[in-house]
Amino acid sequence: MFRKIWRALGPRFPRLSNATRHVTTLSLGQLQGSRADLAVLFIKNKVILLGDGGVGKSSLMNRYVTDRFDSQSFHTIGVEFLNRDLEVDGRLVTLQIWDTAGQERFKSLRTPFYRGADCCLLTFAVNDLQSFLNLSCWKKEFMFYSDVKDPERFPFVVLGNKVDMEQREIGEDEARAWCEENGCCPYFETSAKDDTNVAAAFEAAVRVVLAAEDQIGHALLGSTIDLHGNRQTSRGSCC
Ligand SMILES: Nc1nc2c(ncn2[C@@H]2O[C@H](COP(=O)(O)OP(=O)(O)OP(=O)(O)O)[C@@H](O)[C@H]2O)c(=O)[nH]1
Ligand SMILES: [Mg+2]
Repeated sequence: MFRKIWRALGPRFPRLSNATRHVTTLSLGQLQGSRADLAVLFIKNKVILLGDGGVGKSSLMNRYVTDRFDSQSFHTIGVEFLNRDLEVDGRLVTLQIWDTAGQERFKSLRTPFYRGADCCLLTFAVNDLQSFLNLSCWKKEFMFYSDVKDPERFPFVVLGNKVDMEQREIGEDEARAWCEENGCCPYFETSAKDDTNVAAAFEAAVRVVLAAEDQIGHALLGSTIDLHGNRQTSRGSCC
């Protein structure tokens, strides 16, 4: 169904981004009219959680998808993923959340899964200063292995988790300043334990992806762009 419709629209609509778009119940007849009216009813986005071991990545994913919290969770080995359907600003999205192992010894198991991500959730714990200091390293690791075409515009969201805990090692202002200096990415103070800002953080990730896709979409509709632009070849060293 989707392929047939896509072919009917012709090459003017190459895949706009990594996210797979499924136009489901529209008949071909309904798709006539301006291309800009193409109602995308069903978008699949892949987001990936990165951050030091123990900061709460798995707990955040499980809180968001199953609404459960386990105070004795085990370290993730490799990667796991869960899907959740949601509606954001009138658009139906299947959010595929990839949870990765934060421990260094599992690096080779997680890095192959960075490709194809539409957004990266950089996660630290507000009671763990080192996990905050390591954010830059996680961002570099993601860029090194994900092979994104436009690193400057790739969407990141930063999560400062465990805000339910008394003692903090990083202040909110300090965390927000890091986000400002590193691409003005959205910042959320979360707690998987008491469900603070968890849904807001994942929905923000969907919004930044949809906004980036709309930008590409408008560029495609408005003018031709070179889809075969040179890939960023400058590969810095990873941490
Ligand atoms: N107080 C509190 N504890 C949390 C929170 N989120 C996670 N934890 C606890 O922190 C520990 C580690 O949580 P995980 O979700 O396993 O951490 P992770 O980032 O997935 O760790 P790796 O899988 O090793 O990368 C567990 O004991 C959780 O119960 C939170 O928001 N508040
Ligand atoms: Mg985990």
